[in-house]
Amino acid sequence: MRLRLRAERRLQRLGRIGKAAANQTAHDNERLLHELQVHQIELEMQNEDLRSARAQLEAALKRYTDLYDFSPLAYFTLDRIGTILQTNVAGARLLGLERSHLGHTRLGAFIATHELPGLNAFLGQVFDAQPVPARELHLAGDHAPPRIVSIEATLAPDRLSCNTVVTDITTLKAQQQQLERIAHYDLLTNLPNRIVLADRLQHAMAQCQRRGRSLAVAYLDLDGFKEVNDQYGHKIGDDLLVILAQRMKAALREGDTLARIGGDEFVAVLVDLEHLQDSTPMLVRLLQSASAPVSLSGVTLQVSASIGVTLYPEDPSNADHLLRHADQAMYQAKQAGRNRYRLFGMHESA
Ligand SMILES: Nc1nc2c(ncn2[C@@H]2O[C@H](COP(=O)(O)OP(=O)(O)OP(=O)(O)O)[C@@H](O)[C@H]2O)c(=O)[nH]1
Repeated sequence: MRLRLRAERRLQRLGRIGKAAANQTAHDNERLLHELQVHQIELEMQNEDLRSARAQLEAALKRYTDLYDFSPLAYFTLDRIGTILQTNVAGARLLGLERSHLGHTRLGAFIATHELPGLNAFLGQVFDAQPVPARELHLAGDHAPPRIVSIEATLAPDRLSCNTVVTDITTLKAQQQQLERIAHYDLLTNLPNRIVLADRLQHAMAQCQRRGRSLAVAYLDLDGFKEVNDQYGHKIGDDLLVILAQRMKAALREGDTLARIGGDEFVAVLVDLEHLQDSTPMLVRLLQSASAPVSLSGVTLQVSASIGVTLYPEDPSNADHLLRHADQAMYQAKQAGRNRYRLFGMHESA
């Protein structure tokens, strides 16, 4: 009805209605003509409205298409078996191909082989309309460098395809690993830090109980290290720490742990010992590797180490107390003249 009123108004404006309205007694044909004119204008206006609605729709579609292609996230429309029905620019770029070359390729062709069952299971859940958490996948196509991605998907209303967002998390993963490393490893020597030591020690103690074996906690502090810093500078001191750390680690067996817990302080956990004497070769090798001369920047440096040792479960303490007892024994080794080891609660030394 509103359209009719608008059409009549427009006809009035065109001046055609004036004549029809003025002649109240005009012939039916004239009224019919008038009706026809109004209908024609109605139609024209409907067409205009349609054209305008269509233009708005096209503009909206263009906006969404632009956003779709502008997005840094990769979008894929997939069918149940992972065929790529549609993707945006970022999606094609992620796979290292032009969009026109992707026609009906399967996403699985770009996934590490061992993860294909995982991708299929993921799609199965999506198409069964089950809630599916984001899944991590490794991209390993021939056309792009390997990436780690996170994939999320929702089933399209027609249930024949799913809309998938694939986020490249390679950099994030590398940063996480780096943070993980910083949190658990000493940056200078690459040895485990105090946190990892505590974890490994707990684990090793539990294993001792299960296997009826012993372990040794060896607390090691370098002798005369400050003098190296004072005489040759901090950088040379750093280099010496790195070399000694490598040597001392090499003096242990696989399965033993060497951690750096402070400036020139280290702790070794020697596992799977049947007798106290089983730890002797490793302790002697630790002393030897700490005291062997090191050539650095044209100078020969030599320090040594004092080690305090306690044995678990012979020393039936918790992890903290084992470390404290080994530290006390190390202090006794220093007092006794350095470059030696001392057992906690005993007077044996090498
Ligand atoms: N180059 C370097 N030096 C460090 C680092 N961390 C701590 N230090 C230094 O290491 C030294 C450790 O002190 P001490 O253990 O008392 O030195 P020391 O000469 O070995 O003394 P004793 O143990 O009594 O023989 C200090 O001079 C610290 O400044 C590091 O990361 N790099």
